[in-house]
Amino acid sequence: MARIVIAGAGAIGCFVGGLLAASGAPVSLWGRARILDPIRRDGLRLSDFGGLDLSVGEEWLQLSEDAAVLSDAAVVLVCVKSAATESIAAEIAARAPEAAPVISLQNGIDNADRLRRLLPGRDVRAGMVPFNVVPRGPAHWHRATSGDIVLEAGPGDLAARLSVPGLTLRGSRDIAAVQWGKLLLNLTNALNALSGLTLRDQLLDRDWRRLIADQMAEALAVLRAAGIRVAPPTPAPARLLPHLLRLPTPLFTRIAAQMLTIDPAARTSMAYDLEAGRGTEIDQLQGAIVALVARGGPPAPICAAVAERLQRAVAEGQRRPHLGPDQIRP
Ligand SMILES: NC(=O)C1=CN([C@@H]2O[C@H](COP(=O)(O)OP(=O)(O)OC[C@H]3O[C@@H](n4cnc5c(N)ncnc54)[C@H](OP(=O)(O)O)[C@@H]3O)[C@@H](O)[C@H]2O)C=CC1
Ligand SMILES: CC(C)(CO)C(=O)C(=O)O
Repeated sequence: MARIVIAGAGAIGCFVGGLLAASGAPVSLWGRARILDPIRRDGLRLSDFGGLDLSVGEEWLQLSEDAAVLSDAAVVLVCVKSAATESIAAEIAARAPEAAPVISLQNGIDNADRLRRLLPGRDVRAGMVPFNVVPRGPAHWHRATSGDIVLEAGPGDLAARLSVPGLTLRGSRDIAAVQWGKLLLNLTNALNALSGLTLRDQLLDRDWRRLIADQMAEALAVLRAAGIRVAPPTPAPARLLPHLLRLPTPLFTRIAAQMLTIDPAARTSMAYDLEAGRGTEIDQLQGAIVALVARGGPPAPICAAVAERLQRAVAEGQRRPHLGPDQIRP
């Protein structure tokens, strides 16, 4: 039977795939045994900070460590970290039906283009996942913030077909602006990883917010100079975000309440990668801004310093560095 295949069952893949399966869609989770075995044993549990608590029994999911599951794909959702994009594309090229759309649910700007290059003639779309998903237990994934997934517009109504209770996708004709807007928020991922703090505690600290804001303002100047439009998944427009972040904490907590609608334990995906000793997506995030600077943009010393500090933490095996903002700011 034609299936939705999750290529890379981790935080995003298990959560999105689990919600699709819970709605009755045929879903295959293709991933590692360390992720799939606990699901085989306990079933998949999904929860969120809004009160969702759902068990998806193994009978609702096909679980496989084998890329052969791609041969039944009606749609492929690419949910691996950016470093694995090429190897996943090679498996899709070899095994998935040509008619199956391939959707990147990855952070960063260039994953869909990298997939497109290796999958010529296929319907490849960029997607943007605004929410954060964290592990709560071996087979338990928890959505810690909210928002709808945005999908690059194209033939057929893929966004509507993939929207199910608890998961809404909407189409966009300017996915590049949406992705750059998400990248603006994702610049915080490295600061969160280096701080060792939860996102909420970090956002409640004005010194951290000043560094987050200064880095964001720097990136916005680089993007403006490059003529790149930015549409972040926030109620406030991009140009106001640094100003909001710099407000004194009592005012910030009142005016930017939505930014704090976040599970108290949430940390960014890069914090989990650093802690687990996995590769990070720093080259796709701060690296994208630094690359624009190299092509003649205005300077971005904070983005460069954050990238350098994160790479040092990786090289030195510092998994939860607990740095303060002054130890990072250039
Ligand atoms: N987590 C989050 O809250 C958010 C993440 N994102 C983005 O979504 C994307 C996915 O992130 P996330 O879900 O956190 O990533 P995870 O690392 O949790 O999940 C990806 C999984 O895919 C596995 N994988 C990689 N290559 C293969 C392969 N060839 N065959 C089978 N499995 C494979 C990985 O295993 P291994 O580690 O062994 O390679 C890992 O278990 C990233 O681009 C991220 O930035 C976007 C919004 C929020
Ligand atoms: C936390 C969030 C949603 C934004 O920085 C994210 O994209 C991640 O954890 O990678």
